[in-house]
Amino acid sequence: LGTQASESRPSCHFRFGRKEASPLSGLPEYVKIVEVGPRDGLQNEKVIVPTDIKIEFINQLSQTGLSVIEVTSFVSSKWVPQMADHTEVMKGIRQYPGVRYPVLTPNLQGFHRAVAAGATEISVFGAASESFSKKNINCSIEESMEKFEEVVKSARHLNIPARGYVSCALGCPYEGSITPQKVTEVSKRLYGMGCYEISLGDTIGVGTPGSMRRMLESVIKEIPPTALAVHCHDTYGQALANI
Ligand SMILES: CC(C)(COP(=O)([O-])OP(=O)([O-])OC[C@H]1O[C@@H](n2cnc3c(N)ncnc32)[C@H](O)[C@@H]1OP(=O)([O-])[O-])[C@@H](O)C(=O)NCCC(=O)NCCSC(=O)C[C@@](C)(O)CC(=O)[O-]
Repeated sequence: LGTQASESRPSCHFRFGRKEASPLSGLPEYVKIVEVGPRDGLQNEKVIVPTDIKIEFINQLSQTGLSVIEVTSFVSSKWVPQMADHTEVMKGIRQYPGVRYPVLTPNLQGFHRAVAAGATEISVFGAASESFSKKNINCSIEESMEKFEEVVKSARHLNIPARGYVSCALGCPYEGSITPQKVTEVSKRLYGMGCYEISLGDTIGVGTPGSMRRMLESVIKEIPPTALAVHCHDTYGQALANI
C-alpha cells in the first residue's frame, strides 16, 4: 500500500441494508459504518503513533455511537511497523458494550496472536489483483485463499466471526483495471469459505459511480447485498459519490 496517496486514507467504510427489489436503487434503509481509522488510517503514517494515543483514539471513537471499530492488524511488524503494538492496543482499549472490535489477520500466526490478545472478530484480506496480493501479503491469490481457509475455519471453531476484504475491486496500482468478474470470483471464494461479510475495497480510490455500479452488479449475482460492504478511499474525492 506504499503507493497510496496520504489523502486516500479512509476512516470508515459502509454496508447498506435495503428493502427494494433492486439493491442498487433508492435510498438504503440503514447504513452501517465500520470505522477503520485506527488500522487503515494509521498504518501508513511515517511517524509511529504512540500506543497510548492509539488506545485513547479508539476509546473516544467508542463513545461516538459507532458499532464497529477496526482496531489493529496482527501482521508482521517488518511489513507494517505502525501495527507492531497490536497486542498492547487490543489489550489496552476499553471495550464498550454494543461495540465490536475486529482486527486484521492475514494467516494462522496472526490469528492465534489476535485471539491471545482478546480479539473476538477478525478479517482476512485478499485482493482481486495478483500483483497487489504479492506486494501486500507476499503470496498469490490462490495461496492467500488457502491461508484464509485455515484462518476462517479456526475462527469458526472458536465462534469468532470473520469478514473478508477484497482489495483492488475498482483498480490496482500495479495492474490498472480489474474486471468485475475477477472481483466476483475472489469475493465468492471468501463468502463460500464462511466470511459473513465481504468488503469491496477501492484501494487507490480510482472508482467512479459507474465502475462501482458495474462491479456491484456482477458481485450481487453471487453474494446477497446484505453481505456486502464497500471500502472507498477518497484519493480523487470520489469516495462519497461511489458509496
Ligand atoms: C502476511 C505476511 C505476514 C506474510 O509475510 P511473509 O514474509 O511472506 O511471511 P512468512 O510466513 O514467510 O514468515 C516470514 C516471517 O514473518 C513472520 N510472520 C508471518 N506471519 C506473521 C504475522 N501474522 N504476524 C507477525 N509475524 C508474522 C514469521 O514468523 C517470519 O518471521 P521470522 O522467522 O523471519 O522472524 C506479510 O506480508 C504482512 O504482514 N503483510 C501485511 C500487509 C498489510 O498489513 N497490509 C495492509 C493491510 S491491507 C489493506 O490496507 C487493504 C484494505 C484491507 O484496507 C482494503 C483496501 O483498501 O483495499
